[in-house]
Amino acid sequence: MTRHRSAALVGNPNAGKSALFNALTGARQKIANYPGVTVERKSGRLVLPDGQPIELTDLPGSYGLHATSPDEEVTAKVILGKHEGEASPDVLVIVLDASNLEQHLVFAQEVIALGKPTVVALNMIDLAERDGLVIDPRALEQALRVPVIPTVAVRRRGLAELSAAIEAAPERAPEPQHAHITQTERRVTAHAIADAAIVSETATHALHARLDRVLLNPWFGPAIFLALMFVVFQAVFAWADPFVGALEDTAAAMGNAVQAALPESLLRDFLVDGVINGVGSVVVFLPQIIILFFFILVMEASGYMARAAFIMDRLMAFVGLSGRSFIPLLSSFACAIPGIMATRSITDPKDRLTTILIAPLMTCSARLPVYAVIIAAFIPNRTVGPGIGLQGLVLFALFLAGIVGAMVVALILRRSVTKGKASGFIMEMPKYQLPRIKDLAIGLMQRAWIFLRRAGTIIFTITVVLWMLLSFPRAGEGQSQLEVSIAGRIASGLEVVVRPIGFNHEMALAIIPAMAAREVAVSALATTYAVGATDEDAQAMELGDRLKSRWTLPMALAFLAWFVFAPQCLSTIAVARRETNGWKWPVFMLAYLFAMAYVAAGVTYWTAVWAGL
Ligand SMILES: Nc1nc2c(ncn2[C@@H]2O[C@H](COP(=O)(O)OP(=O)(O)OP(=O)(O)O)[C@@H](O)[C@H]2O)c(=O)[nH]1
Ligand SMILES: [Mg+2]
Repeated sequence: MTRHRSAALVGNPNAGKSALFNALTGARQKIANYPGVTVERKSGRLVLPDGQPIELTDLPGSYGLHATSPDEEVTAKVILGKHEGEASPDVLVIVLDASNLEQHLVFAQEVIALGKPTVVALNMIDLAERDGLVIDPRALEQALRVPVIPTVAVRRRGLAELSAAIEAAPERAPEPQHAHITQTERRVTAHAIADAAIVSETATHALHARLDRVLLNPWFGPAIFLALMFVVFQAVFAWADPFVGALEDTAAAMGNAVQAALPESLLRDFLVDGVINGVGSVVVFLPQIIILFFFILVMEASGYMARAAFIMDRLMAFVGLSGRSFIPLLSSFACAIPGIMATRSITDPKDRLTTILIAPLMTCSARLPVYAVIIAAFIPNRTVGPGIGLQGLVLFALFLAGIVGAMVVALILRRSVTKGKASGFIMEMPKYQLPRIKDLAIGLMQRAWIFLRRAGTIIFTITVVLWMLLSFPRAGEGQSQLEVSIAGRIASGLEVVVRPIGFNHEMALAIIPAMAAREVAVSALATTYAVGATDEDAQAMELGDRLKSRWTLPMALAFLAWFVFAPQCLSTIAVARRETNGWKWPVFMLAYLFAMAYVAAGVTYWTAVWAGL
């Protein structure tokens, strides 16, 4: 028997490939309860029972070897060994959703017919049991003529057996006639195989079917979705408040301690103004980030997200997109980068391009600190109805403004530069599941870590550079440090451009470094005002109080409007370049977003001034 060196997980989307991959290799790949989560292949190390390590690859879900979307293409290339400089995997591990057997057997047959050493992981056995399905793995094995191992990836059941089967997978010969079998024939066979393997079936879907009838109802569905979103943003403010307050106090106490401990020096200024005031002003928003992701992760794991995509389909079709765009757009609420990558599961190239172009309009989580600091400073913390906080309402409105903006842009693009017909919606509805606490905890820790790592690296670096540009050259007697500094002079140049939309010197200064990472807008303002503060008293002030004393309400609103539309970070532009293979579309994206941001900020400012706010 030849030794195997590599194996790959293949199967339909949402079969649990990544969950199995994580369980087998100890990786932390993203899993979520909707199709199209994995869009890139990812390898890890699996140690077989004989102690031999092999390379295991997690692949994007696919419906067939004749790929129709960029992510499916990756899968087909890897399986067929057409990936540059790479041999095809020695063993193919087909992952089947046991609760959705018939459907998953179609692609499985195509893979088995290749004749490579193959093992089937009959995954989600627990869900099948829950739904009253009893499956006979031996019958399945006989029909498919490859080993079948029942597994429950998320409970680590069947892993040892699966590893042993991978190790022992025998060589096979390709089935000679496989090229002549049509997809329809495979469907007929799949039906027969499933029929033979399913020992008994009792209908216990009643509750879920009833849930779907409500959640997918054309009237209730959208209403429930909107209500849910509304609750999320209320919670982001209401629940986080005490935690953010405590963190702010800690940061202030640290600043005071350093201030008291060190003699007056450039080093002290650097630590207090640059590090604690600057980076600290961003880190305090960690609780809000965690609350936002708590809701997103619960909706993802439960299977609700796919329902939300379904009910948004009509709206998407109206603006010329397919429901497939929904998941990428939704991912963009975390960050536009994974969002843009997720568009690889969109089949139609123009559909995909449009989705890439509007993804930056979804409010990424990096914008949350910017919104939060300004809302906390300028929007009174009071209720406007039973349980409806005004601050949460404004936050909701800002997210909504981004979404509405995106839909308007999509509508225009689909009638001009990316002209084309909307393609229909073909996403499968995943099974409802109760989110597992452990998965949730891991997901939240990952998000918290990403946020803190950003604060410690990119945000820290830019804030330090900005502090230096603000601190040199040193101002002489009677001069203002802000005016004299390099950064101050650059900002004065830009101020000419942004004055018509109500921005002052410090706002002009903040929007440039924010191109590197949105949160930097907050640390930049904090550092700028700290450096600019003349007396010791003012130095201890919190950012919100400083903003309140320097900005008018129309200015604050204009700044918010700017951040709803302004182009996201440079990394987003870079990813857009990679995914569209050129500079044309990223430049277009940059231009239209700047134009929109400028107009939106201006209109907001002058409307607010006119309204006497
Ligand atoms: N109950 C149960 N849930 C599972 C099992 N395996 C995976 N899941 C869940 O099913 C969902 C999909 O799992 P993923 O691992 O993301 O599926 P995938 O095949 O990688 O999907 P794509 O990347 O979209 O192709 C997640 O919510 C998992 O938590 C299982 O054996 N039992
Ligand atoms: Mg996956």
